[in-house]
Amino acid sequence: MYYRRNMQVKIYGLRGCCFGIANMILVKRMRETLYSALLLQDISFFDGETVGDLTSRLGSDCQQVSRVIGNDLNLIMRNVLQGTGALIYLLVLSWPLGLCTLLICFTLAAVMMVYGLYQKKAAKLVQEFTASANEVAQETFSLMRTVRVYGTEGLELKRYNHWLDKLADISLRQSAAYGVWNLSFNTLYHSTQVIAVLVGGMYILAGHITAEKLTKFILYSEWLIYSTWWVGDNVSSLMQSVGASEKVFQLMDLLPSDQFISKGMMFQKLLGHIEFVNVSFQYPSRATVPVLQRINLSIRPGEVVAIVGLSGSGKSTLVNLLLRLYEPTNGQIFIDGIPLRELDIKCLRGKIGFVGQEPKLFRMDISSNIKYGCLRNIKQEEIERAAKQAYAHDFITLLPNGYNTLVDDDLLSGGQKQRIAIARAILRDPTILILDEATSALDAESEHNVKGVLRAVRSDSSTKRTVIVIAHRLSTIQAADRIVVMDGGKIIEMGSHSELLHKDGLYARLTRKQTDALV
Ligand SMILES: Nc1ncnc2c1ncn2[C@@H]1O[C@H](COP(=O)(O)OP(=O)(O)OP(=O)(O)O)[C@@H](O)[C@H]1O
Repeated sequence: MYYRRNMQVKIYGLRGCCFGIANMILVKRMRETLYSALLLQDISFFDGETVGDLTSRLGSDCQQVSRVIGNDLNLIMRNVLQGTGALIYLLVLSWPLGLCTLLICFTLAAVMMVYGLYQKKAAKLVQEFTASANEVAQETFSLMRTVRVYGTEGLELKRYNHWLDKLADISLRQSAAYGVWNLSFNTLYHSTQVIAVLVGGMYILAGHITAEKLTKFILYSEWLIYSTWWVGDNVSSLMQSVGASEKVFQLMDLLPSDQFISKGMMFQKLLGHIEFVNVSFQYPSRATVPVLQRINLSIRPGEVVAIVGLSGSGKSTLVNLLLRLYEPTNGQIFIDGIPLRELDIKCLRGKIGFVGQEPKLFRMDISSNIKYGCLRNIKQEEIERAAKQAYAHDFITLLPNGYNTLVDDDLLSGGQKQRIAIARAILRDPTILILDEATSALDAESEHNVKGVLRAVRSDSSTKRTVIVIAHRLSTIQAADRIVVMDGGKIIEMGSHSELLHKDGLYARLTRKQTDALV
């Protein structure tokens, strides 16, 4: 007896261990698959999703799904087997009594199905509300400085509480449903016993079964009902996992962006000839608002082109299309005469250096931040040379650990981050360099940084680069060969600084405004 129980404990332990391992492998695989599916989505996908929501899917949702095999599935299997065994024995003992018990079990199963479906729906809501609460928390923490300065801690707490209240409400409903489910079980369980005693008693009096058989019957019917209850309980938590997993599986099933599927044309060398032919565009999230309209622009290899215009005129969008972050709605972009869509995107991006308006840094040391995304082997001297060209070397050497200083987005000033981003772009030795000058308060420093890079490009005749600079300070672009003026998604003027001043259009007006502001 002792030996059997000991064996049983060991087998339970082994089963628990195996399911634990399977569980761990499942969660790991799910997270890997989901993360890689998300990484390969179009940029427009991220316009419609929030960071908090996606991290919630990767975190708690994947964990929830793993309960399917770690807990529920093995218990369901065990209880189904136990219940089937008990049912066969009951039918053998007395088939009319067995059928009565089976009928009660079916009723229990029906209630269980309704309860399971409710749990599935509730679980989906719980996931959504949890994701929304996460989103609020993540937004608040990342904008903590703004929250502090504007004293909106109470407001943020209210926003967070709104989702917590919704979560509490749904949990309350789940508890009530659990109560109803338990009540149904108890009623049906006791009905079985009453039926067994009443009908069984009559059968004994009629001499169809013995008292011993009836006792066995009551014990086994209890076993069957309890197995049904356990199956029901586990199915309902399985349904919760299924509810939670729906969005996870939907995201996992997303096909990667076309850019990663189609094999584009590889090339060794790029001249840097860029051509926009009749390009129109609207963002998928605002499909009715045209952002670019019939853009025609040809940029020669080695030319420095500045794009200017009022805020919202579509300058950054033009660059987004060139970087193939979005596809034009109409028209085509050609690089060296080849349609952008036909070029291998990785190969192309390897030849483009891009510095955004407000560059973000990764939580790694400065050297790693500068060589980020560079596929070739980079020597420390190359990193330092790029940093010198970007006017970043001096402030980096003043940091506690120089190039090995661990930085993140908060440690450096906006201008310093921009200089590191410029060094990162220069290190790639790009054929096409795109600089989006900052619009914010770091204008003066940003202007100085961008001007420095333009000067370097001009003086370095060995490396021919096509440069596109989006400039807000018009003094930045005096080094440009050509100035393109945009307004309302269209190119309205084009020419050199003096030609445009002579034309007395938008450019001349903007220049006058900026000069007046300086006086
Ligand atoms: N991801 C996006 N989804 C939807 N609309 C967008 C998106 N990005 C920009 N827009 C809209 O497209 C228009 C052009 O924006 P864009 O950023 O290209 O202007 P810009 O000229 O670069 O402005 P700024 O000088 O302020 O940087 C704006 O009306 C903007 O609201």
